[in-house]
Amino acid sequence: MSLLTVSDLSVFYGAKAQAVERIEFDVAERAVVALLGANGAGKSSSMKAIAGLIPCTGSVVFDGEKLDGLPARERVRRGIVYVPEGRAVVGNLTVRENLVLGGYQASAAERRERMAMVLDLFPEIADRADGPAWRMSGGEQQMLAIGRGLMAGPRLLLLDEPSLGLAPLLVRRVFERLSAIRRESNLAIVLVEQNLAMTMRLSDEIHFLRGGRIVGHRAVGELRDKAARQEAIDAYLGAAAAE
Ligand SMILES: Nc1ncnc2c1ncn2[C@@H]1O[C@H](COP(=O)(O)OP(=O)(O)OP(=O)(O)O)[C@@H](O)[C@H]1O
Repeated sequence: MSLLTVSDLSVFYGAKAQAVERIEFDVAERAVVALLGANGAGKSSSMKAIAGLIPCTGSVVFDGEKLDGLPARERVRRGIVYVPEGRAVVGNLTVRENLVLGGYQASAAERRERMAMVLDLFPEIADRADGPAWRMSGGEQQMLAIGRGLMAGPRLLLLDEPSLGLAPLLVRRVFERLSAIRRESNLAIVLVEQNLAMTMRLSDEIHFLRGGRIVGHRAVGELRDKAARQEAIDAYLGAAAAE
């Protein structure tokens, strides 16, 4: 059984502005599924709709139950956690306080256990746990944002462009940590990205988005060959695709 099934999902901003048009995809337990597309393709809108942060039409089924109309905090309680793009850490709180915020629905014991797990996973932020979040580099803030998501004890992490605005070396470090999370937990992930090379390192399958629609789909194994990768880029992403 799929952990997440998205069917016929559309998002409108106002009567005429349709950001997402009838997209459909499944995420199996422990799978990493990527939504890849250029700016404005509808990636973030899709994620926010699944997280219950913006209205949508269509259906989202999680763990066998329809989520229609369920508020975002109830979806978090069930295990769907959204890590927004742009990191969005609270700069004047400490790293530890930011993490505590992520676990606000957890018991004290769960919070302690998850805090230890997150600090173990991200030594870069553990060293500075009692310092203010604004002092962290972009990559460290991204790790903190992911760590804060993990504090909620997700079964499905919705990761919105973790590479955004980061230098290539930091992108690699963030993705290494995400691969470790993948290995060490039973999390499923929906990853939004523009960067094909990094996406391939983490994902099992990729849906290509353009103009609010899914225009193509590939298992990552089908893209190992350079010619096949180029063909997908030409067909679905265009010259802007970062390799
Ligand atoms: N709050 C909003 N109000 C009106 N239109 C919006 C709003 N948010 C997004 N849009 C529009 O919806 C479309 C999809 O935007 P969305 O942010 O989902 O794309 P994206 O693929 O995540 O882009 P990016 O990679 O730049 O974040 C765009 O045309 C965008 O201008």
